[in-house]
Amino acid sequence: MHSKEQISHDEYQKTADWLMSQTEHRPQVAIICGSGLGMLADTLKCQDSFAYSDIPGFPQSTVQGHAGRLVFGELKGKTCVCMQGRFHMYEGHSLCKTTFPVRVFKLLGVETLIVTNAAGSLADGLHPGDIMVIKDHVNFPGLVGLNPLSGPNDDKFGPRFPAMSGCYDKSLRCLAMDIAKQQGVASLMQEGVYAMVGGPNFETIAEARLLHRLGVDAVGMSTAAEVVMATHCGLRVFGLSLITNKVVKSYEDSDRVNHEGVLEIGRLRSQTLQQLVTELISRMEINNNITNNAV
Ligand SMILES: O=P(O)(O)O[C@@H]1C[C@H](O)[C@@H](CO)O1
Ligand code: HPA
Repeated sequence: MHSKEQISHDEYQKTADWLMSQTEHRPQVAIICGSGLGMLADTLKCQDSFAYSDIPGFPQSTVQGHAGRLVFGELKGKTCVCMQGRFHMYEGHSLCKTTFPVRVFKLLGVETLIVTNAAGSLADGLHPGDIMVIKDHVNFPGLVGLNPLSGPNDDKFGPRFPAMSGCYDKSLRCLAMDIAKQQGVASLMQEGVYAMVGGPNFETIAEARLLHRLGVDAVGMSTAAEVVMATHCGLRVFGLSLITNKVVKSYEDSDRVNHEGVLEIGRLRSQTLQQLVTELISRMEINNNITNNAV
C-alpha cells in the first residue's frame, strides 16, 4: 500500500507555486524539525507561516510535539523554511506523502536540507541529551521495498538508481563538530549511524539487540526516507539526532520509554540545538551551482 501511491510532478509544482504566491521568501535552506524540536523555527526573523491544513496538497501532522506549521523566514543572512512537524509512516501516510515537502522544497529553490529527529540510543557512549550528527543511515523500510522512490521514476527530479553513499554531507558534519567545540558542547556531540524503523511501537529487547549488533547507534521512526528523496533530487543533507532515551537492551532493565519523556528531553536541549543549527546555517556556504540531478 505504501509503495503504490504516486504523486505527479504537477502536484508538487502546484504546492510550490501556491507557496511562492503567498510569501516573498525564496528559501535556500529547509529544516525538518523532529519530535519536540519545533522551536528551531522560532529563531527565524520576518516570518511568514502557514498551517499545513491551509497548504494545498500538504499532509497533516497528527503527532503530539509536531505543531503542523510551515515557517519561512531569515536566519543570519540566509532564507530558510522550517517544518514544525513532520509526517511519519505510522500515521498512515504513504512514503510519498511523508516525503512530499522535500520535493516541494526542491521546487522552491532550496539547496540544503537539515533534518532533525528524536532517537533512542543503542551505542554505549550515547546518552539522553546527547546530540548525534548523522553520518549514515540504515533505511529498514527501504530495505524491504518500502521506498518513496518506488514506482515510475520522475526523471525531472533525479535518476532511476541514485547513489546513497555519502548522502550526509561531510563538510557540514565537520563544520557542526567545529561549532560544537566553539560553543562548549563538544562533549555532547558525536557522529553515528541512524536507523529508521516503521514504528509506532518502540523496540522489543530482541529488536534492540539486533540493531545494536548491526552497528546502529540510534534508532527512530523517520528521516531516512526524507533523506533518500532529498539525495535523489540533488539536495545537500545534514542530519542531527537528539538522543532522548536509551533503548532497553537487557531483560533485567525495567525502564520503559515513552513519548512524553522524548518531548521532555527536546525541551531540555532546545537552546543548545537552536544555537548549533543557527551557527551552522550562518556559516554554511550557499553554492547556487551545487550539483543537481533535478531539471
Ligand atoms: O519525528 P521524529 O523522528 O523526531 O519522532 C520520533 C519518533 C516518533 O515519532 C516519536 C517517538 O517518541 O519521536
Ligand atoms: N525508538 C524509536 N524511535 C524513537 C525512540 C526509540 O527508542 N526514541 C525516540 N524515537
